[in-house]
Amino acid sequence: MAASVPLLQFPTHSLHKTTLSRFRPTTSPKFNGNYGYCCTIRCNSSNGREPESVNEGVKTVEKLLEEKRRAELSARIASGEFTVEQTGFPSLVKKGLSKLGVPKEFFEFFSQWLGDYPRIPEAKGSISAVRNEAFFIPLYELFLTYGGIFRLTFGPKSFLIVSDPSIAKHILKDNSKAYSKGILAEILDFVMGKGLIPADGEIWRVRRRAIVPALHQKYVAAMIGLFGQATDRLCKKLDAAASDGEDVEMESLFSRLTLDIIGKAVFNYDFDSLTVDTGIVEAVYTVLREAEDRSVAPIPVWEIPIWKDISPKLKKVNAALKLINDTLDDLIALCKRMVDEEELQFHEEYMNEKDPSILHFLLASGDEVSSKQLRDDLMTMLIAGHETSAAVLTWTFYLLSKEPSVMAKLQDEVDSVLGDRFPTIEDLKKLRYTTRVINESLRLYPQPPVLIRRSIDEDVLGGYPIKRGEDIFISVWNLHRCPNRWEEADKFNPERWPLDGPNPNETNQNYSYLPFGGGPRKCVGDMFATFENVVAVAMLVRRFDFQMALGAPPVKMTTGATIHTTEGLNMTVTRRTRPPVMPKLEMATLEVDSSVNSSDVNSVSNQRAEAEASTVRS
Ligand code: HEM
Repeated sequence: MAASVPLLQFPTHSLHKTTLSRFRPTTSPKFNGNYGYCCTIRCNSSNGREPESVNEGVKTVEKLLEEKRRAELSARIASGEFTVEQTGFPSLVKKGLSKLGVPKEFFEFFSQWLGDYPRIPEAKGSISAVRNEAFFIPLYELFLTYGGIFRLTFGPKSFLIVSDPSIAKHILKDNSKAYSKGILAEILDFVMGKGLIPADGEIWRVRRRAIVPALHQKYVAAMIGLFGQATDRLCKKLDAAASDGEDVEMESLFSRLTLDIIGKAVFNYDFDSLTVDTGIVEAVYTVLREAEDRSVAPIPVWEIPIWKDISPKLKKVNAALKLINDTLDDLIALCKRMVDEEELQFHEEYMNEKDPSILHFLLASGDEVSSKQLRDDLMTMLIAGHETSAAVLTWTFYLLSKEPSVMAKLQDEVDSVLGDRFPTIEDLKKLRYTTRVINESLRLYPQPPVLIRRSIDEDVLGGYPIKRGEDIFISVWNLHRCPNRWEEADKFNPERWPLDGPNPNETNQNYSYLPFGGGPRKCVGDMFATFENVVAVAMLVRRFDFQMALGAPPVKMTTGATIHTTEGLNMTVTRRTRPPVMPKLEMATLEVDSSVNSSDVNSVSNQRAEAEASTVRS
């Protein structure tokens, strides 16, 4: 198995920094020396918000730097540094005829006559060109030059880069059977085995049919209480930091928040990682870090027989995996006992109030599955639902810190809708602007930024015939930032999504926006994640103002499975003076309002229903 993806190799060193940052203390002493750039911003701030003029200044400098970087890369692309010359007799003849001024139509006729089919535009990768950058950034520049589909060659490896909505739709939905998860399945095998994300074919079909019903509407609605409780724990932590005058590293806190949520939601386990660093929490991060490292490693060293047994790092990973698997086995056994003892009848919206987890649903449904497969599925959901949501929250708060006017509007909505309560499902219907903020954050920072596929059949993409075995990256980043599709594509502008319009998704945006993928392999946790993010954002901005910390390093991107920051998201958190009342610690109960019928809430679940319909058809 050649699991390495050289293209992804550049950010490795930064990944270490990022993942290590998760083990840093989650608060850091407030910066109080060096009165640099950030300090000026803070000193001039008023009422928890930065004055427009200072913010505009920062934005202008950042924009200029970004434009300079882009211009340099574009110039290098334009110089032909990345262009692969098409060779062979037909190309030579075509070039010669072109120089003589022969019309294009003649070439096409000539090409077909020679049996020379259109060839996908080709670029070659250069490690030095993209060093220190998240790999999807240079792919964006190349997309602007080479178009919606091109081949990128790195030494012996080549990838098709897709940034065209209709080609993405073809691969993900219309002809999804002709594609597998390819490299992704190879990289994730050690941790997810045949879990739902990497699985293909019959195993995937069977497991998807078993798992999707577990995330029924009543379950997701019940999770809102859990999201509130977990976010409240984070609020307490931030409250303490605000009192002590300590800055906080929000990326690691969001990672812990979403780990705590997904542990309870998937297998009723309280990691309590916001409070303590237990062995199991460290084990989860060891495994996650390994998955990220493997996705960027130049050589699959973990496959070398002797190395496998002697490498201290791999030993640690194996020990972590064993601890997680043992814990999962215990949880499965415990849950089986609960199911055996309960008298509840299983039905479509079955849910045990004491343990509403997905695991409980699966066992109660009589799902006949091996314990290895069950563990693979649980592990898959743990990872899928943890990293993605943490990244969404991280980048949402980063974006909000740069757009005080959006933050102000958001806080106004939350103040008027939530008042002095934990969010309920009724509130979620009304938190429309908050939802638009998340929609827009997911447009600018899609998690993951690329979807990976491999062709298992011959196909035609964008008019170009492709063979079996092509590795394909669908760049959601490029689709979401395409300058021809989006007005001011790089601007964080939640207003682009009308409040009274439908919840944006891949169907109503014709595959130019696909935050949760599309087709039969669309995310099963879309509604769960949307509610989770809305609850967390609403509760946090209701109680606190967030600013970039003084002297914080510039926020740069790097990639693992999702987009991380290179050095954390260091923020200063201050208690809001408005609203004056702290929320009562009164919990939303697990009772579910079955009359959920807001267009937003419904459209999120309709998205799922649509994807499921196509799953059943496929
Ligand atoms: C904001 C948070 C989330 C985002 C942005 C997200 C995004 C995605 C995307 C883009 C895919 C499609 C991958 C592909 O086509 O290759 C996907 C698949 C998946 N997601 Fe999510 N996800 C999120 C949260 C969750 C949660 C909370 C869960 C579980 C409760 C989950 C479980 C899954 C699973 C199991 C799949 C694989 C589905 C299949 O292949 O049939 N995700 N997710």
